[in-house]
Amino acid sequence: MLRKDAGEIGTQENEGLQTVCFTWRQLQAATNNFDEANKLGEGGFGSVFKGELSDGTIIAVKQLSSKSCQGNREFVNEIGMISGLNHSNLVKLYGCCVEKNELLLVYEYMENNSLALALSGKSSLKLDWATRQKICVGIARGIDFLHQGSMIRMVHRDIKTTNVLLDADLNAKISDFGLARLHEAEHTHISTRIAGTIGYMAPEYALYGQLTEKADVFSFGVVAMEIVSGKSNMKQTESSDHIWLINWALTLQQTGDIMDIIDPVLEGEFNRKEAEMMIKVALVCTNSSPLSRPTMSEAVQMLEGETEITQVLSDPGLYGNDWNISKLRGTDTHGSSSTSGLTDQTATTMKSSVSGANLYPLYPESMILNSTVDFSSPSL
Ligand SMILES: Nc1ncnc2c1ncn2[C@@H]1O[C@H](COP(=O)(O)OP(=O)(O)OP(=O)(O)O)[C@@H](O)[C@H]1O
Repeated sequence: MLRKDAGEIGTQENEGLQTVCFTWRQLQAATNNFDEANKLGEGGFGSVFKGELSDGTIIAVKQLSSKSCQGNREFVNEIGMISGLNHSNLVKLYGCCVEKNELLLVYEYMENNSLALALSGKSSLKLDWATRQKICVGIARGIDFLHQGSMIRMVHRDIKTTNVLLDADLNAKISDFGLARLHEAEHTHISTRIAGTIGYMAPEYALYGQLTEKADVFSFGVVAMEIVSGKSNMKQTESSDHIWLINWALTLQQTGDIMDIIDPVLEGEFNRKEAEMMIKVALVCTNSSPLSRPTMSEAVQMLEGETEITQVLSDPGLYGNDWNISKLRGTDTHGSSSTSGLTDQTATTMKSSVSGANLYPLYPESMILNSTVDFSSPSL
């Protein structure tokens, strides 16, 4: 697997880190000159192409717009750190190419595209319960590894179903880690740039730029709820009848049967204990207070049934039901035209320099309402 062919792949040493550097020609050959037919898709950072190296290794090449990185030296340095991370639930970053004014990342190829696609029903994949449980635990383990499993602590900042890829055996692997700024040494700090996606972002991060591991825990909770319900948290429409899954789950918990949230596609074929736990974990992880959210290793233990959850404080009105995308495109706090940089294509994704202040109008006053969900109630 990915032989280091001295003729083709170089390495660059920076501050003790070794980065595998591919040549432009090599990636050009691997992707058949970045042929449209090999294009896997387009994300907020740029296009992604499938390719094959001369040793037969299948790769995914991500073209980054040069604006997404600060400088080549820093870029290569960061790639060195990120490609040193090895975990079965992280997409392996093989290396990069910095040539011809282009920045390219070379990843292991994931055969089954993204979890978002699998859950959307638009792919031929059918995710049975056992697979969903494996995927959910895998994502939790991958995030836990980023938070505390290696020499560098990292907050992903953009955990969502499109950033979870599935390999040939439907193992979940997290992608795009490290593309946002690496987590600094302090436990809590204020980030001046927000990199996240509406619908998944923890309120304290979206509002105040306060970035800790608990921001990823929140996003993971949303993803877990999407896995169990088979529904996207963020329907990309401008309609105001958008369903905020967590609100729906809390409403069901209080007024109906929380198990109604389970994906009907499963036709009742699921492990009840695991499904209940996944819902509870989703709710406890999306608590509006970061302190009340578990750590990712606690979430792993909960999902595996090793830890009980009794009660969670949460917010049914977290994002308010009057929330819709058109507000994103509207005016900022100063009443001028939006500076969020959102385009029609990426209306739900904020990648770059969006200041927390611009996001404030998104969160109505109802988000400060708290209510207690008691998991000992008979409906769960
Ligand atoms: N390693 C990979 N193997 C196979 N397909 C991939 C790989 N990385 C990305 N893709 C596919 O390429 C497309 C674009 O991915 P990319 O990560 O750039 O954007 P995204 O995650 O869809 O959106 P965003 O940039 O907003 O996070 C997606 O369809 C994704 O599934």
